[in-house]
Amino acid sequence: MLVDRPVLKVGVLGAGTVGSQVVRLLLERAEDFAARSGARLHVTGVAVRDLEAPRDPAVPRELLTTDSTAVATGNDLVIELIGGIEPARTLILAAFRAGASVITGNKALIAAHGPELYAAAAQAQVDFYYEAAVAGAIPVVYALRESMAGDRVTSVLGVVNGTTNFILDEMSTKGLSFDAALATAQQLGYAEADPTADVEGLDAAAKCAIIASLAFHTRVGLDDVAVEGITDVTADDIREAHASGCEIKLLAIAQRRDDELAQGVSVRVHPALVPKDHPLASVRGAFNAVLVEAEAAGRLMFYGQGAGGAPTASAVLSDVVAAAAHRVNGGQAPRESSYAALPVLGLQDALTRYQVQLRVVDAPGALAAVAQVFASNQVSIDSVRQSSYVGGQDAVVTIVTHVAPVRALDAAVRDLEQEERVESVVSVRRVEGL
Ligand SMILES: NC(=O)C1=CN([C@@H]2O[C@H](COP(=O)(O)OP(=O)(O)OC[C@H]3O[C@@H](n4cnc5c(N)ncnc54)[C@H](O)[C@@H]3O)[C@@H](O)[C@H]2O)C=CC1
Ligand SMILES: N[C@@H](CC=O)C(=O)O
Ligand code: NA
Repeated sequence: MLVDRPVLKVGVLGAGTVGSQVVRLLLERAEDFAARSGARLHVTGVAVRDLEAPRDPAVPRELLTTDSTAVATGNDLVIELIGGIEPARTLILAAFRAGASVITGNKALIAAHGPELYAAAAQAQVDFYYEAAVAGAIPVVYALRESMAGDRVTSVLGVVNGTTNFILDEMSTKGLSFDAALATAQQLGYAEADPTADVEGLDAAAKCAIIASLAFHTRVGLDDVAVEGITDVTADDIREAHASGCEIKLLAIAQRRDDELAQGVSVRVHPALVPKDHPLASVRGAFNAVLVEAEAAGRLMFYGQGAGGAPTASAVLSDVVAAAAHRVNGGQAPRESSYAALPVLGLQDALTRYQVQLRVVDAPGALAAVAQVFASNQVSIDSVRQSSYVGGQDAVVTIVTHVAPVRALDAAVRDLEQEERVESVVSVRRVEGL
């Protein structure tokens, strides 16, 4: 027993999927945490809404309390795992004022109120850590904030929502319905309390805002992210994607543009086609993966469990050990770094590729006319495939472009709709990772 170590009081707010695993591990691995942090971590209370609600038996009944304010203000370290904006925000601010360091997994709160929380932590001279907020167990916050501090990040591309990746994977590999796959994701503890945050892309958007803020040293909030979720993705879309040699993934994309046409950062979340041989295409189930490109390092890839109680608790506890060690040895968590203050660009300035399916008149000159439309909009073509004859005089042609601004790609699609040898624009899909 490491009885000579100082004692730090730890309070936990919320004992749901993640909170219960954090408490379990804090109690089961007390000796390890004392050795690693230099302090014995004494869990004084676990705030819950309902004392009688069913929960993991590893959370001792005698630790439970409904007095969340007392837990927030009566401890050295406060772990917030309630989720949502209020009362989480008020409780965290109260914890800072009471001199506690705070660890949270609450991406929704950070994306909405990050600067306020950073300022409050700085004023109180305490730590504010949130590794669990982005990509669960994967140490991506640490990587962007600390490992990449010596480099210039140019883009981050990731699968950062376990629930939607699980749903798309179940639809793709088992032919499960959207609703059945979502219900399983909820049972497995991947989904948010309100799963519309997952399926409508808002959870990934919050993570994308945090990623961009860290990567580009710029304040990026939830409202800066262009978001589209997966509720419109159908079994037919997935079949079409397979026919093109792709999977559909919900991607979070943070790019830095520094060219003659645009300077700033663009942030977006949407489903996209990803070629099957790209590393992100093979991210299965609730796993997440994050690809970081930086000027000196080149490409880095992070992969692991992005959701679920124990994997997320692992990220929370890494922060707990760091915050506890600071209490014992001195030192502080990195503060907000927003010195670059880059402009946040709109979706029109994002760079992507389109796969466009056209029904065209099957006659000499039709393809040349289509190519001319792309050329006149400064969009270069990567590949053209005549995918099927649809009878009579028409053919379906599938065109994949090179990277271009959304503005130029959309203008090309509008012009194609007016081109007389194009009968119709059948589909327009975004492609990433070519
Ligand atoms: N479940 C996951 O895989 C991951 C979750 N997170 C984040 O971790 C946080 C917690 O998530 P989960 O554990 O999944 O949620 P959960 O819904 O399972 O647990 C939250 C618990 O907090 C309780 N609660 C709500 N208001 C309260 C209050 N005022 N006082 C005391 N307790 C209160 C609820 O009754 C519930 O038991 C959220 O911010 C979530 O976004 C982050 C990464 C992964
Ligand atoms: N609901 C989230 C949980 C982790 O952040 C997800 O599905 O990824
Ligand atoms: Na993480």
